[in-house]
Amino acid sequence: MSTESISVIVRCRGRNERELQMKSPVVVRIPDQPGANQVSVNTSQDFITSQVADTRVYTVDQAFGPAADQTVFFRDVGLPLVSEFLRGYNCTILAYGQTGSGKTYTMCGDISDKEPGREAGLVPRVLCKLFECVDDDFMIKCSFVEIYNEELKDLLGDTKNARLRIFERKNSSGNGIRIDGLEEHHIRKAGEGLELLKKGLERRQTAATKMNDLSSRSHTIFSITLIQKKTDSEYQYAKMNLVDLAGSENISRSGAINQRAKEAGSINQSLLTLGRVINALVDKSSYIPYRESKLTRLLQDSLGGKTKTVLVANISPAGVDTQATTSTLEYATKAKDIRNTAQIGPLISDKVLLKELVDENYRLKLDLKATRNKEGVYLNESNYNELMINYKNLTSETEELRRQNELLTMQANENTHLLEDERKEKLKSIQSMKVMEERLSQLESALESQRSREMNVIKLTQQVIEHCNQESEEMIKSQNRYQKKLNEKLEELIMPVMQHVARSTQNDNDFGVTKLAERISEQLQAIGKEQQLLTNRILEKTEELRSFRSELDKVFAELKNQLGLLRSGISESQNNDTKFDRYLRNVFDDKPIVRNVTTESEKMIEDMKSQLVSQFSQFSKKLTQTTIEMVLNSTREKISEEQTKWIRKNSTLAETLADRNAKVLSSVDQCATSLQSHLEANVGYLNYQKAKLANLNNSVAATNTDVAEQSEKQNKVLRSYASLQSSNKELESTMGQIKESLSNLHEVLPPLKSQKTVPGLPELQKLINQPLGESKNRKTPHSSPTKRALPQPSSEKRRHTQQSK
Ligand SMILES: Nc1ncnc2c1ncn2[C@@H]1O[C@H](COP(=O)(O)OP(=O)(O)OP(=O)(O)O)[C@@H](O)[C@H]1O
Repeated sequence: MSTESISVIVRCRGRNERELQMKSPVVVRIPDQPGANQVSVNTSQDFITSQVADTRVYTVDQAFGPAADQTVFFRDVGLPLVSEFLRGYNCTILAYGQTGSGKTYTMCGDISDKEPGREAGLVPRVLCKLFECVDDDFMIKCSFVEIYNEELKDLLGDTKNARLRIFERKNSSGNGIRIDGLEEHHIRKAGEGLELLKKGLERRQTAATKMNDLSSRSHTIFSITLIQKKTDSEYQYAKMNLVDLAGSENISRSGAINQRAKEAGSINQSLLTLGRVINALVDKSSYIPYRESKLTRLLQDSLGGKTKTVLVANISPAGVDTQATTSTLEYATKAKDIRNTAQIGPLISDKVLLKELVDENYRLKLDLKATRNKEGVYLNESNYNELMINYKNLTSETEELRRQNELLTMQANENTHLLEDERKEKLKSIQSMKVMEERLSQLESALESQRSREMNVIKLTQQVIEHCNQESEEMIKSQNRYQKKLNEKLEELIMPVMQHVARSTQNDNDFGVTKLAERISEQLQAIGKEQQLLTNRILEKTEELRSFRSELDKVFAELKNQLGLLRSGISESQNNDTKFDRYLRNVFDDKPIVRNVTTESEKMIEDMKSQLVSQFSQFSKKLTQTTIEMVLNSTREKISEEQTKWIRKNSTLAETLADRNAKVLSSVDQCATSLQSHLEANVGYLNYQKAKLANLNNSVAATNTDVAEQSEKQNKVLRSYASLQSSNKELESTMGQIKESLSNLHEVLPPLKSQKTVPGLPELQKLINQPLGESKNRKTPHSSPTKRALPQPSSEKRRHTQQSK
């Protein structure tokens, strides 16, 4: 069997209002991270001026700072214990710390809601978790006991001042320590447990206010008993004690009693003994003083027993509480050394259970009998005295209440008729409100109809715009068609001309024609550009129409928005009226005295309200009308303006188109005329050329005749030339003969060689040696029949000849 230490948790809250007002510094530091287990406390006397920090560090199992909320705390501390509890272990959670450190906050927290909220503490969360996990085999019971001045009080008991006694009984269902007379309530859902907790805390609270801050000096134990059916005849018991201890400020570290506490007589025996028990357990003393206080007796099994125990040490972070904080932390770290031997409880048979119940029943019967025999209700002296004090208190309270009741009845009587008047007034105002409401609803319906009218206007405008768009598109289309036709027509007209021009240009490099062609193509380009401009303008116009349409949409959206605002204003005013009405009703119904005082102001408010409402309705009417008129006028103006613009632009467009067309047609006509004249000129020129050619042919024919004559003449010349040549030959042969005769003569006449040259002979010689033609030429240069080249016809003449051929 293994032992384990009590688990010690430190929880430090944030500074409260009082500490903030006192400007008390934070002296406690806990690392803000999961799994933190160290708490540092700066114990310097003068925290601000002290140069050296006197810090004490305490190591525990887990430490939570102000950032850890209830959810985190339950997740890390409560939940693991709930699982152990469900497994059959007895469990205890003890909240320890000075007053105001957060013990009750940790154990109970906020339980004002039916379901545990964000601020709910361990008890409500444990109850909820348990009911999430159990089924029909479980039974859960709850009890709630308070220990004050070593007296036990059942916070859930129906019998007031019922005497509770602790008794020890060896049984199989636990440690045997039981509270005789303590009522245990069977609960079927968490809500029932929460109700019991609330009831108990309320009782404790009432007592606390009466008995001077009892809460900080009493201990409470909320116990949950879990009975689990293990087999058909066997059950298992487990008990969880959730203990909210008294404020620990009166107990010093050693467990001795604070002097002031002694003087005030507020010695807390149970807390004192708890400290001693812890010391004894840590010191492994042979005697553990469990029996010296009610608390330690009840928690005997949780301290050094078979229970799984968690001690939560709640501390304040402020410097003003340093001493209490260190004391709590030392107490807690000491408790960390207590070792428990946690065990799952044994199974109990149904027979044993039944026997125990029968025994208890028998004992209770005996108690009842003994009480009856004493002929009255048995009370010990202190209970009797307490009862008497309570009785006196109650009597004086009753007297006070009676007086108050009389006063209130008088006031009520005085105020009844006022109330009646008030009610009548109220009814009137309600009626006027109804009238107003009706008016408002009328206004709303008027607004609705106006809205539908506007919707119609929007629709119509949209249709107009749609129509305009269609028209413009149609225009563009027809424009395109027209353009196409025009182009075709132009092509039809110009193509042959162009072809002709091209041909002419090929044949004859006539610059006039080329220029004309260029001009035509330029004009065509200009027309194309004009056409493009026209198309662009139409597109611009369409774009303008589109933007106008979007503007119109915006205007309508704005209108809708304004109407919405108007409507919400109306409904708000209605709401306000209803709220105000409800408020007035509450005030007057609950406190009739206030009614008197506020009647006048209510009237004034009522008047003001009605004035305001009428003003508002007038204003809203006006506003609506004005807005609607404004929007309609502006819409109408815009539409008519756009229509005028559109018509003007259309007519301008049509005029421009007609103008352009006329221009195009006239330029085409011009082109055609000029082409015609050019053609005519060309034809004339051709005719002229033809005539020229005919003349040329004639002249060629004449030249041919001349040539024939000339060739005839030439032939004649040639013939005479041939005869000349033959006579020349004859002459040459004659000359040869003469030369021969001359040489013969020379031979015959040798003596003459030395003689002087015969006069005339060298000339004769020269003449004989000279070629025949040359001598003749020299003699008759102009008439000599020398060789002459044949006269050649000129190239021009040749061409003409060829052509004519
Ligand atoms: N961790 C916390 N977070 C937020 N508020 C807290 C925390 N701890 C305590 N408080 C607040 O501090 C105030 C005092 O807490 P609480 O009543 O629980 O102290 P206590 O130790 O039970 O005092 P007492 O011993 O007098 O009963 C409460 O208003 C509580 O809401």
